[in-house]
Amino acid sequence: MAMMLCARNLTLAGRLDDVSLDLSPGRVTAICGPNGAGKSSLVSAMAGVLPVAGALSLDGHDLPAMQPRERARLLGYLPQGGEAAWDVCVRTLIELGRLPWQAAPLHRAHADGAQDREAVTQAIAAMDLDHLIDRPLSRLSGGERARALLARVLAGRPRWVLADEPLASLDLGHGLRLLTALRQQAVQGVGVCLVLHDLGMAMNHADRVVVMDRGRVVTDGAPGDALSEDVIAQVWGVTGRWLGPEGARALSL
Ligand SMILES: Nc1ncnc2c1ncn2[C@@H]1O[C@H](COP(=O)(O)OP(=O)(O)OP(=O)(O)O)[C@@H](O)[C@H]1O
Repeated sequence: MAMMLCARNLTLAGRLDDVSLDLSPGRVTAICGPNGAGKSSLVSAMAGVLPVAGALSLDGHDLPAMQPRERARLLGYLPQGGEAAWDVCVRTLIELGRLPWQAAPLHRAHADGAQDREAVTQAIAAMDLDHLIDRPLSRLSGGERARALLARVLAGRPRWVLADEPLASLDLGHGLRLLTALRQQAVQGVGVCLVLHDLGMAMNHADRVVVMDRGRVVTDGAPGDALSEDVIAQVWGVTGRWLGPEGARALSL
């Protein structure tokens, strides 16, 4: 059975107002909406980080009841503007992504075994971090740090990746690279759910777009429908026109 991520009637006063959503794996879903719409609240609730009223399940299992380690194996979460707790080097940070898979996580902080090494190596390559692996996090640029934090999530090889504005501090090339890496994950059956502010990126790279406003889902569907010019006018209060062919659209304001 597909590993569906299901949210039912998620509610948190002032932040989420009865949000229900079924997300399918193997697809890239973008969550869009203006500041304060509830995007981060929704994604952190789905990641199990923000307690809310309502129900959440993964593959039919109640998410809040799951052991944290089991949940960490299944679901990788990249918070908005994420910071690392310690000033370790990039390689160590990424190896920490393997922790949920280790038999005695408190005793073995280093990646061990062929599978761990392969997952770490792939994550380093996917985020273009080979030349930075020995650098302490405190000596990285904001975008480099963001890539390292995402590489840690990828190293855990979760079945779901939830990322809150992963493109926020990335340059154009690394932003595209990140989307390509996440698309590869989706092709391999991973569920990908991203908060995106860049509507062009959502339009061209997502399979499905969920638009939120004031704690509620306003539209949900194929990017062209969910992000129509009418919706953009209504939700963002901006008059824009989509130009260019499908898959390479740009919003002209
Ligand atoms: N810790 C908090 N306590 C109380 N209210 C909060 C808290 N964090 C956010 N909010 C409020 O909840 C609402 C939704 O916030 P949320 O961060 O989910 O929005 P968002 O869509 O992710 O916004 P942005 O695009 O600005 O990141 C906003 O009205 C915000 O002011």
